Amino acid sequence: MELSKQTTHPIPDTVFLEKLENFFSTGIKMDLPFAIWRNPRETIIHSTLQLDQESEVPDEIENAPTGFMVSPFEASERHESQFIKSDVLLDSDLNEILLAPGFNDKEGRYENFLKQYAIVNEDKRFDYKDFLEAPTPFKSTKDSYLTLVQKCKESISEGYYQKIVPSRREKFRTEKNFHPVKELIKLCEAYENAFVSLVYLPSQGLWLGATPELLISVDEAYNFETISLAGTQEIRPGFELAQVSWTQKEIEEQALVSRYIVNCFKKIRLREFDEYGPKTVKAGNLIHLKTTFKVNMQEVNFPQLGSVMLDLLHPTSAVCGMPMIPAAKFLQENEAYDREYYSGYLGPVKYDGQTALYVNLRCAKIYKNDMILFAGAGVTEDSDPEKEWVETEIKFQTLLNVIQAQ
Ligand SMILES: C=C(O[C@@H]1C=C(C(=O)O)C=C[C@H]1O)C(=O)O
Repeated sequence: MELSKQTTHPIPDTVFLEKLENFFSTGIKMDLPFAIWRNPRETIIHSTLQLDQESEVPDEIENAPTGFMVSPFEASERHESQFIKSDVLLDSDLNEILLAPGFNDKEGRYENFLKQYAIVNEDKRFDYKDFLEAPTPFKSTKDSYLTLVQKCKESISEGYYQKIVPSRREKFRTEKNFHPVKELIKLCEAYENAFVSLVYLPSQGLWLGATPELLISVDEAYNFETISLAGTQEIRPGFELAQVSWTQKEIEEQALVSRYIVNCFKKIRLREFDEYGPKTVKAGNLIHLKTTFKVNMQEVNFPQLGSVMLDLLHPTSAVCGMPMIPAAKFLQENEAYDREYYSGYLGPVKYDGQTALYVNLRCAKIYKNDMILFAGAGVTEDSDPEKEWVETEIKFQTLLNVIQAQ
């Protein structure tokens, strides 16, 4: 008997894709929080939806129910951390919509969801765009970014900071046949090492992304993991991973992020961690330097390590700067726009005993006929503003190379 050929990331079947699109449309129509995601190096597409709009953010991820966490770069009244409780589930493995075990549907919310799901399914004219807004106009020029990078450099050379990560955003028109779920599937196919997600939060909009950066993960066997990721080069034709070389500036920039993580371990007097790297890793159209840190939480008798490190790490010097508090203040005063959920973190909590939160990079906020992309670059004393600008451009390409946009 001939065995069917195994692919590393098979395309989900059309029946599932129809269900997923319908799940998405129902969530948008009912204005309920939901998330659709694919873990790095896995094939299953997961989705989860909460049947009401109340977000109860757990104090500690260890005590959280199953759900999906979304946090902004900086918590404020306008953008808070949100927890999407897993009331309704759909994944490409089981291929059917399920109500979470133990959910009591006495108010008929699930029944109503299924009713709306059936209506949307029949409605050939349903268009998610009818439920999204147009973005508020804004100006972002190359010159203003170059000036910002220059200001970062000056403040660094005055000795206040070692590193700052200024970012910017840019608006792109989405093409007529752009559909968030189809774009998500394309990103899954293109980037098997990325955490790919599509998240909708009522009043905070729709976010699509393919991030290479893990913030923290904790698995069933009490293994904790975090990474330091920095230094960026574009992959060019004929590129070979083994031949890559890094400049002193990039090596130091990434070492700063690693030092930041080690300092967080020191603060909690944790000495037993394993460190692997730095090594060069591929992230879509880019390569970065990455060091992995691992801790066995049972061996060090630290069951809350996940939530403790989450509090200490975010925002890391990969997306904010060093020292963290002054760098965050610098960005607040000089970046001149609201990052919202870009460079915050997001990911599944307690799914099959596993929590994995990723830094929300290489992401876009999706509007009616546009999307806004976000990207930043690590600036040190030796940065060249023009090169940092180019770096943000090529970071936009991670999504643009795959997504239909003009
Ligand atoms: C800030 C971003 O990326 C971060 C900054 C990097 C850098 O400065 O080289 C590399 C990877 C990420 O940690 C982004 O993608 O927007």
